[in-house]
Amino acid sequence: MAPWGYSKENGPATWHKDCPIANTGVRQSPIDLITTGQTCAKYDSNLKPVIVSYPAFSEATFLNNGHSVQFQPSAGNLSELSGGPLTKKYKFEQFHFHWGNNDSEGSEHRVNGKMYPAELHLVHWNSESPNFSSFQEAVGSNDPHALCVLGFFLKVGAENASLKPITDLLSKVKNAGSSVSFPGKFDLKAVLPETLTDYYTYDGSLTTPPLAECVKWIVFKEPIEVSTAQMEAFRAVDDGHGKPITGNYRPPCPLHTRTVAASFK
Ligand SMILES: NS(=O)(=O)c1ccc(S(=O)(=O)c2ccccc2)s1
Ligand SMILES: [Zn+2]
Repeated sequence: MAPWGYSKENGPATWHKDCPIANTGVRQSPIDLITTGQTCAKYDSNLKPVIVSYPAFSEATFLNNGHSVQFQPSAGNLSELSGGPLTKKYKFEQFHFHWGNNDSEGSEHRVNGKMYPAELHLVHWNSESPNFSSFQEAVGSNDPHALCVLGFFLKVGAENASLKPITDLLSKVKNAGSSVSFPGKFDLKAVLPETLTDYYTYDGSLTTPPLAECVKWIVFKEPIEVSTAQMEAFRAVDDGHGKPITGNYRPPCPLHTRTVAASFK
């Protein structure tokens, strides 16, 4: 079976062949975040602001893995996540993006059916579990909250100076499988909105194979602005078959018996 991707031949509708959980799972991601009506997100006044401690990264690899671009700090990064719906402290592992080939599609999560042009995922693993002590072990652990992924929508507007070091690097990893060591320091905190108070949260999965159902999802209401030029830079990244990655987003999955909590009214 050709490795998975987002084309007709190897895209989300085919993933069940290697990952049956794609069709049998009851907590798959992404989902459509509905804000009104029956199955809508329910306000939970107990949900606290999310707390991130992201000292600027000094050493990292920026990689085009053929289905996304990923920023991964070298070992020893001290970035941590806590608060929000979490009861434990999580360690930062990597961030990556999902995008479309026009501004009306690209995000994985949707809000009342609306897609944003892109979505940023900050991947973390539970560093206080007695069952595992590394990211790789966390992923293989079957723990329902082994990972926590923070999702931020991207929308087109002003240029995002904090993300410019990343979007300027995209042309350097145009070819799938290519990677560069990130030059200098990168301040991820500066990319995020100041206040991390308004978000949706629910139990879900990885949105790419192996689609493991081990993720506490936290998707923020407030989008991050990037310029058209910055969006275009993502659309020039190749998928390994000489074509640009034309939409590396999985369609929304059934909610089943899950509920989505909102930290805001
Ligand atoms: N889009 S997403 O945030 O849900 C996501 C998909 C894959 C990852 S992973 O690279 O952490 C990973 C985790 C386990 C196995 C392989 C990769 S994170
Ligand atoms: Zn992702």
